Amino acid sequence: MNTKQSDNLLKNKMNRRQMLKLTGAGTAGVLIGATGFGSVANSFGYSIVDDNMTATEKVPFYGSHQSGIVTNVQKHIYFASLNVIVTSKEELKDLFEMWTPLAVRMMNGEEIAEPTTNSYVAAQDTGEAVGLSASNLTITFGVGPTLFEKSKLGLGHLKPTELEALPHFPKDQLDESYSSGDLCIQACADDPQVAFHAVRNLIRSASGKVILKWTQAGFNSIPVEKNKKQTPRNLFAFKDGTGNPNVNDTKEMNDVVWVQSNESVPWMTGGTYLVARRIQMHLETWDRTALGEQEATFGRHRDSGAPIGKTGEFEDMELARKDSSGNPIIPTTSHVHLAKLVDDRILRRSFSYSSGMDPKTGVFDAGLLFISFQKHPKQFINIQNSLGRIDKLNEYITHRGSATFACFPGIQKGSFVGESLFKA
Ligand SMILES: C=CC1=C(C)c2cc3[nH]c(cc4nc(cc5[nH]c(cc1n2)c(C)c5CCC(=O)O)C(CCC(=O)O)=C4C)c(C)c3C=C
Ligand SMILES: [Fe+2]
Repeated sequence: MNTKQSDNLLKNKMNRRQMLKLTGAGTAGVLIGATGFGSVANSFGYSIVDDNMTATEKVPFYGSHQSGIVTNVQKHIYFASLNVIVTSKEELKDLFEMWTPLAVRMMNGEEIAEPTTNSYVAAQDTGEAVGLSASNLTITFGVGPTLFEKSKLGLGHLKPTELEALPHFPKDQLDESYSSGDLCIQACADDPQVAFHAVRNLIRSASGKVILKWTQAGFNSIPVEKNKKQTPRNLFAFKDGTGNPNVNDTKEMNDVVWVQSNESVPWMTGGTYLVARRIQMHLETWDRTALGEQEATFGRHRDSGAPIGKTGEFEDMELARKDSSGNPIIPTTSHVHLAKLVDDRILRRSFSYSSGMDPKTGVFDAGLLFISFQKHPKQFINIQNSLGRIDKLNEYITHRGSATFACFPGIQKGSFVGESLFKA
């Protein structure tokens, strides 16, 4: 369902029959609220729930910044982009207030409500995470540019100027079914069912208030050597994340990721901008490519992840190095060379995806759910423009989806997700 359809839906106050017709017709969006479980939300009374730091594999919910950004990357993601169908700022605020204790409970490894003993009513929690640990679940919330265009919400004056749909890039082949959205929920966990359960229960509890725009599941396999997590490999078998800034270095994170006061609208201080790109990777073409050409594409060796001509993954790249004939050792059109040409930096937190096949061509629909965090979307834009038409990697990838979201600052106990926006 696109924005126009969901706006029409609001105007016409769609009835249940129309809902079923829409969802049954295979449209991209799926209407939430046809289940009649609206009571899930009402029974919480928006109670304050604390982090249970004694829970196993638990990431704190409360803090100066939201979780799932500088948190060590987990093995799985379930990413959801939503459109809102609420018609007032108050209703939207209520939604985030209601979501807050649910998110804390799930990040504690708990059900969203005490289990029911009444066999005549539907359980409040959908139940598929019962018995599983918190699995390092993180839930990150953001708002997209289209949210501020909904005049009934009255948020237009609070929109950060930098929160815009990304510009068109030369090789983009974007599909609206994997693009944009009013809100995003990024759930990451070391168990795929825990990540899915989190999004499912947040959506279900928001009955009649939001509709799904697009979703994407993804995965990372993280090798462990001598108790130390190694850089995961993408579906082209290259280590992906080596050149990232150090998430444990507060200064670096303040420089690259976290919006500082006076750098954006006040409600974004301590927040960050999320860029999501659904990038198909043409595995069949890649697998026919010689190893040397693959390495020249990235500017790094495949197995070690080291810069070409070096042996250690984290050795300095030294773009100016030349061979005995005076040619650059790192090809000037290689992905990493071009990414490093600009001064801008971003924090990449991507996941591979494999979503069946393209029925038209019979090839895998697989690739990278590229996610980056930066204090201003221009950091991503400048790097993408540097990659431009000349990145050797272009031959093997196609950008199919694009979205940008402003992720709220962290939540303090007693407060709720997005409070800075709703109280601005
Ligand atoms: C505009 C930003 C970027 C997009 C889009 C992007 C897509 C993309 N990247 C890989 C694989 C690798 N990327 C690597 C490094 C790297 N990539 C970007 C940016 C984008 N990549 C940056 C900023 C960097 C780091 C540059 C540096 O300073 O060192 C690497 C090398 C290892 C690493 O550093 O992670 C790989 C491999 C794919 C497959 C892809 C699209 C599908
Ligand atoms: Fe890259």
